[in-house]
Amino acid sequence: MKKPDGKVVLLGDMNVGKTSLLHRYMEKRFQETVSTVGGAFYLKQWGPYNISIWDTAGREQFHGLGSMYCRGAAAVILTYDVNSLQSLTELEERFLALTDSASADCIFAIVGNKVDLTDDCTLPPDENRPEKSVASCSSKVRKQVRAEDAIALYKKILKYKMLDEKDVPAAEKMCFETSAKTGYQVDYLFETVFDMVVPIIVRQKAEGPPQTVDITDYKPAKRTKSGCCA
Ligand SMILES: Nc1nc2c(ncn2[C@@H]2O[C@H](COP(=O)(O)OP(=O)(O)OP(=O)(O)O)[C@@H](O)[C@H]2O)c(=O)[nH]1
Ligand SMILES: [Mg+2]
Repeated sequence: MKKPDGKVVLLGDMNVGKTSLLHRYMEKRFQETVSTVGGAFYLKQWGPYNISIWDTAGREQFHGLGSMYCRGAAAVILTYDVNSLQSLTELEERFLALTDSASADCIFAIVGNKVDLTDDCTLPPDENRPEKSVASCSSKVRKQVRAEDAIALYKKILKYKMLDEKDVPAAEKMCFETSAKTGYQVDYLFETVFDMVVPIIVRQKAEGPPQTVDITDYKPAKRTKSGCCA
């Protein structure tokens, strides 16, 4: 197997669509998923570099793994569901701290997925069922999370990381809205992130071997009433 040169990690609550976004980008299709157990990765060749893209589990039981997956990450894609304000709040409350182990110059993208379910009729047609996309607009719901909410979170992340807005990409550039179902903005998201991680990969390579995931540190969470580890 090729050795990855750099790492991009998807984080976010269960059910927001992390696995679906990655499938859509890598396999160009939308298919039914099962809730992720632990984590999995794809390798993407980007120019001369191999980038590993890690899909993590949003389920609480696997929370402890998150910071291991983030170790040395060149970019973290924080994903929420545009129809769930709670999923955006969780990014700040539960997932942001996991990124402490990422590279010091890690890029952050904030992604609101499932825009196809909202009443934003400017979306391109559903490629699987083009005839349905406009007709079904009226049955769609108003977005619960506004783009400004995501931008506000991006600014909080900069504060948390003690970064100056002048030294990082603008919030408007790093907040995306996507649909893994229709493919809306999915390529744009990943390709924007890949372009931005190249200089980080170059620096990491100059400084030494990339960090790897060490799952020997992982202690599974205790079983709870609401569920158990698979
Ligand atoms: N309508 C719509 N449904 C989506 C979209 N993305 C994902 N889904 C659905 O949302 C559900 C959860 O998707 P996953 O990709 O498994 O979510 P996840 O974030 O990987 O969840 P965990 O692995 O549990 O952390 C599935 O039923 C998907 O089919 C989208 O863009 N639009
Ligand atoms: Mg998943």
